[in-house]
Amino acid sequence: MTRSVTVRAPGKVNLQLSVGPVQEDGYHPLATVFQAVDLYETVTATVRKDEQITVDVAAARGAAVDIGAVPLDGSNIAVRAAQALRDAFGVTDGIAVEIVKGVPVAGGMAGGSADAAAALLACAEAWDLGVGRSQLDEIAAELGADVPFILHGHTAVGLGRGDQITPAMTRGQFHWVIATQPHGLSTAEVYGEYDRMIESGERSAVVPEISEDIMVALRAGDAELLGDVLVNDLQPAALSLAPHLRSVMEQALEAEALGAMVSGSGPTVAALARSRQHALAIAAHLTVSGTADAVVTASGPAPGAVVVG
Ligand SMILES: C[C@@](CO)(OP(=O)(O)O)[C@H](O)COP(=O)(O)OP(=O)(O)OC[C@H]1O[C@@H](n2ccc(N)nc2=O)[C@H](O)[C@@H]1O
Ligand SMILES: Nc1ncnc2c1ncn2[C@@H]1O[C@H](COP(=O)(O)OP(=O)(O)O)[C@@H](O)[C@H]1O
Repeated sequence: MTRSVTVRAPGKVNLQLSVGPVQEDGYHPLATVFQAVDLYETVTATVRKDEQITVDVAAARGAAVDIGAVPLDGSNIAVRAAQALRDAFGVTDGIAVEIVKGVPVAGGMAGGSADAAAALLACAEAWDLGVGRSQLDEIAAELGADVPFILHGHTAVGLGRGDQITPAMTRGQFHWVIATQPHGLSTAEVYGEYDRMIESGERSAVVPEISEDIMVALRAGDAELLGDVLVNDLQPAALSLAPHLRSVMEQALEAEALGAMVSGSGPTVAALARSRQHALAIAAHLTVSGTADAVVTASGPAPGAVVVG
């Protein structure tokens, strides 16, 4: 019988994204707090008896994701994940990877990283490699800075490139409104714009440190406090490249969102609500405002990559 394994992995928002000056390796030191939210990528890995790694992509039902922007060749990060695992464990079989996307593409919510994390776990199970989570973590960090967090999910502090993960204590659920745009932003270009703003003196870089206010708000499950202390150092760079995002945040605040920010490198905007009902009200207001391509609600923390079938 052909072995087939399905894994689900979440998207994320960064509650804090503090960015230091670029290092010699081209990466930026981060102090970030990730929260996984219940928008999911679903990845099925089916063993092939030839040596090929193939990939197929579809949108999840009702999800506003631009699957046309996802590569179907060896540059797909799920294919890179399968290849990395095969290299590390000397696997000879191939694999067919099917991705069903529920996270915006190039939206600053780590959809590709979720595909990589899910593909790692699904392929490891399908090939029956008996791999431990710490081995997966190592390969995950080589694939992308966000991938180790997505494997673990929930809420976590990320240091280094964002790939050194420590779980954070939280209470209850936080309710989010996620507003997407028709076109994505390149993460590398947003970091590049951040560098330009530092060099030109428009902004100054700080030594990134985790915000105690955010930790207190999370431990208390206090959404009002959290809304006041959300911080994203990439936001000015994302706004410089996509100035219309400012009006999305303004509309969310007009609907009494507790806080609104660009998610990671953008252009998705995440707004924090008091409750699920309030999230639906903000979503309705944002939809009517016409400032976003699509608006959905989500809640976090959500679990990391997990086998579902
Ligand atoms: C900004 C963040 C915030 O969580 O995610 P997104 O919002 O894009 O999802 C991350 O730092 C993105 O993580 P990820 O998308 O996995 O990054 P990678 O694939 O490793 O790197 C893509 C590019 O981003 C830049 N990069 C990434 C991480 C980092 N600490 N410093 C960087 O300068 C580098 O230019 C790199 O070439
Ligand atoms: N499986 C994948 N899903 C989405 N994008 C992918 C994938 N593999 C490679 N990519 C490329 O990575 C880019 C960033 O993808 P994504 O992870 O969705 O965004 P972000 O880094 O903003 O969270 C895309 O524009 C696309 O070119």
